[in-house]
Amino acid sequence: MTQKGTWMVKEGFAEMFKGGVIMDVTTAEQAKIAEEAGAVAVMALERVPADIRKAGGVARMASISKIKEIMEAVSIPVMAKVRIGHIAEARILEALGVDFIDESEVLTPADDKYHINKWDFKVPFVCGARNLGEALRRIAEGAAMIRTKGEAGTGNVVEAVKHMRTVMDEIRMVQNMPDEELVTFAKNIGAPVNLVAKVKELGRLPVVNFAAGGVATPADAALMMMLGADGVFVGSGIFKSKDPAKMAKAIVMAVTYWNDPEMLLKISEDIGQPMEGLEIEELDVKLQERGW
Ligand SMILES: O=C(CO)[C@H](O)[C@H](O)COP(=O)(O)O
Repeated sequence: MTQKGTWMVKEGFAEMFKGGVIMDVTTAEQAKIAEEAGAVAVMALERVPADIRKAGGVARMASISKIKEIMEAVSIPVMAKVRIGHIAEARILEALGVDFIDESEVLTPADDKYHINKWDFKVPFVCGARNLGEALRRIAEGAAMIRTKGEAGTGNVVEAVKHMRTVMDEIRMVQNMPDEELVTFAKNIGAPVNLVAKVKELGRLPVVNFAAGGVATPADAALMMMLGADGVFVGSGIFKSKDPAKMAKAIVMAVTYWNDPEMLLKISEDIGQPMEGLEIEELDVKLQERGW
């Protein structure tokens, strides 16, 4: 019997992306570049985060025609973003038949208190997190995949590193915690105790955890894998670089060969000019602060 939208299917689908790169794309042409480079999925959106930053204003779910154009162009899974808490955008994307929904801080939040109850949907969701508590709250709401937030659109990997290190540190802490401390720890990080206990049992998050936000070179992508990411999301780092096709392939290779310095050297030799980066201290808006 075919089962659609069960937890096992959603979580298992996310598992299939492990060791891969998911690329933000804004056109059918970019989607084809991503597919040819070996992306495991694409994320359809109106603008990459660096351009969302520049444009300002309210960033919403991409237009349906844009998402359709991308879905028709490639055979790999297509993800698309909705605003935090925007149940209607999510219902529309589910009706459209996208493969995954990203409830993303990169778009302007629609609800200043609540995320979507993702259990209500058959389509799986990925959500951003900066620490274990945030990750487990999203999983409690039904997210089948987590990505650390980083600071999208900056080409600066420092926040992605901070968030991945924080999550991994907290997981190590939980692993070494006596059971009698779990309830108080769960209260302090604002996470359900059953999920904290699950983290202790598994020694990892109960769903896959990708890195995102600010990855701009093959070395950045390899670094995130070294820190324990299951895979990497890249947006601006590819399509704001001088040679997106080359950069896309190099980042895919780097995620595969993250533990092989000789290969990383070869991969990094001829990648063209990476995107320009931004200092975090100089940002007017920190996208990572959206979501709670
Ligand atoms: O929100 C995302 C993940 O779903 C973006 O794809 C990701 O954060 C892109 O960031 P950047 O443009 O810095 O690579």
